Amino acid sequence: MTTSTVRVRVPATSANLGPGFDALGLALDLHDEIEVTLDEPGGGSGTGPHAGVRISIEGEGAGELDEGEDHLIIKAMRKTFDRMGVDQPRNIRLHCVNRIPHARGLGSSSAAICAGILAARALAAPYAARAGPEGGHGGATGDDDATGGNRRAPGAELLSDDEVFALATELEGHPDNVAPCLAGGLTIAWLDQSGRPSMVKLNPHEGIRPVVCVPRQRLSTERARGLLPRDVPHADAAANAGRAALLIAALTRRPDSRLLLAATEDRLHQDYRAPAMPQTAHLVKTLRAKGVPAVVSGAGPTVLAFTTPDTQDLIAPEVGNDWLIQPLSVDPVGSFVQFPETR
Ligand SMILES: Nc1ncnc2c1ncn2[C@@H]1O[C@H](COP(=O)(O)OP(=O)(O)O)[C@@H](O)[C@H]1O
Ligand SMILES: N[C@@H](CCOP(=O)(O)O)C(=O)O
Repeated sequence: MTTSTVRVRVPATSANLGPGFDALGLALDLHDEIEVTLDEPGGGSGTGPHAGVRISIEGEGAGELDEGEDHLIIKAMRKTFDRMGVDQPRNIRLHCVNRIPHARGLGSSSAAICAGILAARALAAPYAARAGPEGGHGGATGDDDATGGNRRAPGAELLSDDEVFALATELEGHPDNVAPCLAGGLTIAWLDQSGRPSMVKLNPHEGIRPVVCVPRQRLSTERARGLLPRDVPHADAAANAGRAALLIAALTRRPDSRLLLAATEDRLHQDYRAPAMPQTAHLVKTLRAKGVPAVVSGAGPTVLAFTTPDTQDLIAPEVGNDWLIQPLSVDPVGSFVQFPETR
């Protein structure tokens, strides 16, 4: 029996950031960790029917999530082995430590998908490649740096970083969580005419202090996307384009509350989704009236606020017991892959 193990750490992400629907995203210092072990009888690569998947889960989703082939990480791994053209492993052991809340607008599904893809890619890498540079994604590495700066993560010869990004976007359905999850920091993601994603990574100003207010209530992204209209007024689209551009300036150069308040205005998604999360809509409105730049995180129902020293203390009095207030720093690194046996 040969055994190989990989560990992957993936961050929570907040997408949209107000006006940047399906484009902007921020990686947060809150992580899921997985450990995946492949046991191959006789050391073969293993073909034929999947002999077994064994899953253990700590934290969010324990006792709730599927513990077989329908687990999202296993599905992402299977898809990745197929995409790389390598045999499916026979025995997969997956241990998950889940800290990102599910269906709250903090990118848990994107994190699970990225973790599965990166684990599968790393496990398919030749053994000799495993002592190479750490880090799950060699994509964007600094300000104004588009994807493609491959620093040859293990398995990159089988599936490049750009292909990892494309596959994760295909599975997730939109690129704005996947980009910061892979690359860290603040990302702008977009799709070309054929649906292929690209990103630019930026480093937010160190004065930016994200705080998330997470409610008990869940709302699936699929349901929240179903509430959006097919068409929007031209004036609303124009307003969002200007605000999204301003937001990049505010988050990277001038993180003062007045500018951030204007820069986080949205007309494309938050109001349409409000009926599915009235408490979220109310909290966003109340915080903004007090001068705190607050938005719906991703598809909701979490609220994201960009605080500065003058607004930090304004949040707690407005938030009832049903919410968890979490100040989080920005994760500048993104996904991270490690082989315990090469340590
Ligand atoms: N770590 C995980 N392991 C397995 N499935 C997960 C994991 N994280 C998320 N999921 C799946 O994704 C769903 C949440 O996805 P989604 O509605 O897009 O919300 P969000 O990504 O904003 O948390 C969960 O209900 C679960 O089915
Ligand atoms: N742009 C997407 C973002 C969804 O983020 P999630 O964290 O809620 O999955 C959308 O608004 O639908």
